[in-house]
Amino acid sequence: MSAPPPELGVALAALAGRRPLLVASDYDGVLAPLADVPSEAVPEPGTGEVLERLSAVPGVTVALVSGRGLADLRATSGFTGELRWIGSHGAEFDGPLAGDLAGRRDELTARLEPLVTGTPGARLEIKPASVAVHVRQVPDRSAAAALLERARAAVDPSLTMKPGKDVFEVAVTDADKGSAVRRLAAEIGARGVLYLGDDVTDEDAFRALGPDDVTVKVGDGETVAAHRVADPAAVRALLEQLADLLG
Ligand SMILES: O=P(O)(O)OC[C@H]1O[C@H](O[C@H]2O[C@H](CO)[C@@H](O)[C@H](O)[C@H]2O)[C@H](O)[C@@H](O)[C@@H]1O
Repeated sequence: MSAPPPELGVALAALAGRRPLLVASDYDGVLAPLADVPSEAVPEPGTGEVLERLSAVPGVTVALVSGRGLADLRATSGFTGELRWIGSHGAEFDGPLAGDLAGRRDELTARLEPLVTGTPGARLEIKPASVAVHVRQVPDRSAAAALLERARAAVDPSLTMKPGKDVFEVAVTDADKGSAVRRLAAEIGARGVLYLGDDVTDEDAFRALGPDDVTVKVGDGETVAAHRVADPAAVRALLEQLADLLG
C-alpha cells in the first residue's frame, strides 16, 4: 500500500488540527473500484472500517456524497457507523426525496428507454430524481458514443445534464455536489474540509471549497483539485493516514 504523496501528507497534517472537520467523499471510483454492473461496485477492502474510525473521532463528520440514489448507496456500500448520507448528487440531502418528481422522471424514462433498448449492452438506471444511460458494457464503442449523443439530443436542454464515466444522466432537479458540500459544511460549522472525487460531477465540489480545504482527484483526467491519488486503494491509505493523525 503506497503512502499519499508528501505534499498531500503535509496538507492532511494541517487539516487534522482543525475542528469541526468534514471528511466528504464520492463513492464510485473513489471508495469502491468501478464495476461493469453498478450493483456490484462494492467498497475497497478496509474502507468501511477506516470511515467508521474517522466518524468516531469527536468533532469529525464523515459524509458520502454520491450520484447514486440514497437507498442504492446504502445498500451497495453496506457502510455502517455515524455517517452523513447524501444521494442523487445532493438532491437527497436529509433523507429520501419528498414531492412529486417521479412523474417528470418517468417522462424522461419513456423518452430514453427506446434508445437504450436499441443498443446491445446499454442499460437504463432509474433513480429517484434522474435517469442514467449506462454504456460501460456496450462492446461497440462507436455505438456507445452515438447512444450518449442521441440521449443528449432527445431530452429537454433545460434539464440538468450529468455526464460521467460511461454514463449520461439527466436530472429533474438542479442539485449539485458543490452546493451539497457547502450546505453540509455550513450546517456543522466546518473549519476544514477534505473532499475526494473521481468524476466530472465532483468538480462542482472541488470548486465549492476554499484554499485551506483539501481536494483530492482520484485517477486520471482534468481537475481543479489540488491533489491527486491513483485509485481506491490509495484513497484507503490516505484515509488511514488521516485517522492516524487524528489519534
Ligand atoms: O457520485 P458517485 O458515487 O461516483 O456515483 C456516480 C455514478 O456511479 C454509478 O455509475 C458509475 O459506477 C458504476 C459502478 O462502478 C459503473 O458501472 C458506471 O459505468 C459508472 O458510471 C451509478 O450507477 C450512477 O447512478 C452514479 O451516478
